[in-house]
Amino acid sequence: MLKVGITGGIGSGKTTVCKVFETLGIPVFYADTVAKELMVTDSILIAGVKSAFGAASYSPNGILNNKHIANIVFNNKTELEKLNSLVHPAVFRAFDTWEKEMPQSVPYTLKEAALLFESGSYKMCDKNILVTAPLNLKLARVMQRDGVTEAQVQARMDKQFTDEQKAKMADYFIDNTEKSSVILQVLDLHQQFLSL
Ligand SMILES: CC(C)(COP(=O)(O)OP(=O)(O)OC[C@H]1O[C@@H](n2cnc3c(N)ncnc32)[C@H](O)[C@@H]1O)[C@@H](O)C(=O)NCCC(=O)NCCS
Ligand SMILES: Nc1ncnc2c1ncn2[C@@H]1O[C@H](COP(=O)(O)OP(=O)(O)OP(=O)(O)O)[C@@H](O)[C@H]1O
Repeated sequence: MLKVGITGGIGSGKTTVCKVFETLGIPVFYADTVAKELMVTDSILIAGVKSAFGAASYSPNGILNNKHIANIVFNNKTELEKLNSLVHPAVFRAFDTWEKEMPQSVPYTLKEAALLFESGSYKMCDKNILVTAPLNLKLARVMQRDGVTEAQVQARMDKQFTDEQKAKMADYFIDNTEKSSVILQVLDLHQQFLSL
């Protein structure tokens, strides 16, 4: 079955775009959501995170201390690589299992991941889409959505490939400046994937 990867910088709107594909009946694997679930359910991962970032990484009842980990990893490249090397293999395994369970009637699947290119997981997809939006719009969207400062969003952007780097690895592009034009772009790609 055709596997399509979809990514975009923080605030580009990749999740929003995926919701449009879902309305067309396309199953979407949300890698970032699965990663978050695994962070609190996968015992090997939990042990690795505690050992790398300290017992303060979880509350006594097992809730992830996002702020603690974000403070460490988004301010230190080595620490971020450590986190990624713990999380990514677990997410790859979860995607494989999910994909294998898809019924034959599904025409193609989407894998949405913030770090599709950075993690190398785009190589496991047949085609890859990059969602783009102007920088100022991305900053404003995330500041509004998460109630964070511009500097905090910028710190995460700096840890991701630039759109220019990602564009070299992408097969298709969706410009998510306006919602109305996104729907038409998704319909167009959907038709193309059905005929591949
Ligand atoms: C580091 C953590 C605790 C920060 O939590 P927080 O609630 O502050 O952020 P959240 O998870 O909502 O992420 C928001 C956005 O930040 C960016 N981001 C998150 N993790 C990363 C990363 N490892 N590298 C670069 N950017 C990242 C993405 O654009 C993401 O969509 C959290 O992201 C986490 O548990 N990360 C491990 C799983 C993971 O790597 N997920 C992302 C890639 S699969
Ligand atoms: N075309 C659009 N018009 C208006 N608002 C939008 C549009 N696209 C996305 N948004 C809003 O911008 C915010 C970021 O979008 P979304 O969560 O889809 O981005 P993302 O790329 O998945 O971000 P992240 O990397 O942080 O997970 C959301 O609050 C969303 O509702």
